[in-house]
Amino acid sequence: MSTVLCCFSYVKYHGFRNAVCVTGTLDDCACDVETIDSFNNKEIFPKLQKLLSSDYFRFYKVNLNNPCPFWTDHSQCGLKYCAVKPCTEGEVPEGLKSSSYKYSEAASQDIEECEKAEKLGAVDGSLSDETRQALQEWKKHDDESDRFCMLDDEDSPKSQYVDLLLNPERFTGYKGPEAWRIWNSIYEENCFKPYSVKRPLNPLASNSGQGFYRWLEGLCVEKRAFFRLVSGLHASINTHLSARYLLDENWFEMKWGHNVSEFQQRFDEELTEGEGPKRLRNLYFLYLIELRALAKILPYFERPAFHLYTGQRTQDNENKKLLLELLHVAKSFPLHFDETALFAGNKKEAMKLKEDFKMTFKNISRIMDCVECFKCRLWGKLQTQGLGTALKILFSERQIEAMPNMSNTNPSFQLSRQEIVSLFNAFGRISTSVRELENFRSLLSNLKQ
Ligand SMILES: Cc1cc2nc3c(=O)[nH]c(=O)nc-3n(C[C@H](O)[C@H](O)[C@H](O)COP(=O)(O)OP(=O)(O)OC[C@H]3O[C@@H](n4cnc5c(N)ncnc54)[C@H](O)[C@@H]3O)c2cc1C
Repeated sequence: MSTVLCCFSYVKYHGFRNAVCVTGTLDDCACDVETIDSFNNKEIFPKLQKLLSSDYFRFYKVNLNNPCPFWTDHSQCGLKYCAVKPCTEGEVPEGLKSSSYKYSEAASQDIEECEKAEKLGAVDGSLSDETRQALQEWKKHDDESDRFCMLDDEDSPKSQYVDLLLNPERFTGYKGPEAWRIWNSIYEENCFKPYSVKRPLNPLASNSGQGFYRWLEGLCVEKRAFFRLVSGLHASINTHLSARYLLDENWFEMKWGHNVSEFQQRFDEELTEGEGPKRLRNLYFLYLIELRALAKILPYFERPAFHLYTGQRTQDNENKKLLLELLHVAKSFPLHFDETALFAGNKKEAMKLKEDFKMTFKNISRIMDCVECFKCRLWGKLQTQGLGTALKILFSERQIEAMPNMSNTNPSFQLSRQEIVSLFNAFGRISTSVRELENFRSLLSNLKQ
């Protein structure tokens, strides 16, 4: 188990009735929640927000019209807050529309390139022989198909550009059995849960949610990690909807802001019978995984041939500078998650696990097509793709590390614009959640006084 994964088991949460306070006294390792909070809120968050407001990152191409592949009794969310306004032709910068990557070699990031992953090579010398061998086996498999590539939306004629700044993730009113069915289906079918353990569809029906998570205790570290990522995403979405809640509405304006009691209902230790703090721990876990991926991907973006192409050269150069600054900050974080601890066991088992992991992840991204609320679907798809891209990066360490030494301009590791946009925006969501936890902490402490 990695240090960080382990250390979060020892985070002390002080969940008192009027507060959901995440403080980080970490008993047996060097990291603590305060370090992450301070690092994120001061160093990462402001830079990331600036970057995400640029044209390159604000336009996301997505197909919101895919039919749900899992069930047919499918209604559409009638709430007006669920609607997504796609961009008109004139609103999308010229450079993004056609040959999107004109002065970028990220141009070669089509499906073909994506599926042709890279040939094997040496692995990080710090790994054990066993791990090194296992990694080599996975790389061979990766050559055949990189399952984290999810480019279908990018190529679909039904896809449309959406301006993410105009469609912020916030409270939509999407809830009840339809929302539960999505979450349930993700946890029930896709988190390596034994079939003998049942998750209640209606979480209010009984307190049978208690004990549901016990099956996790019997799982290996990888499968627990997978569950934690999903749960972290769930926690992040629910933090956002509590932070940008519709507080009031009249004929001329809508007032959005923090809804403290909504937040407490979801995360207070007592109100959630101990589950809330675990969910917040999972959010931090997700943060660390995505942060680690950003630190690793630096060589890819540092190549002179890479541009954040929108057709506005000066702006594009400035954005690249900002992006590199951000990645250097991400790299400087002293307590990174050690992803080599994942899949480091028996070679055969490790290969199988990684495949299961990827398959399960892909399945979750398809479940997003069943989300009836379009705005929730938009952000659900983006964040799933962003997390998938982060995992793709973590599993491609060798190819990325080899990049600065490669003289050719067509590296075997590729990211599509779509993957890049989703990676940074997904991390932007988690980073904002961590920032919002501080806001809620201070609102709650004001309430106490
Ligand atoms: C993909 C997706 C995107 C969404 N996006 C939005 C959005 O943008 N805006 C919006 O207003 N609503 C959104 N929703 C709905 C929102 O997530 C909740 O489902 C809804 O607010 C109802 O909340 P709830 O309290 O009934 O519990 P839910 O959040 O629906 O959770 C169901 C049950 O799962 C368990 N649970 C809750 N959190 C966690 C966790 N972190 N880890 C593990 N288990 C957990 C609890 O037992 C809970 O009762 C989205 C839903 C989905 C599926």
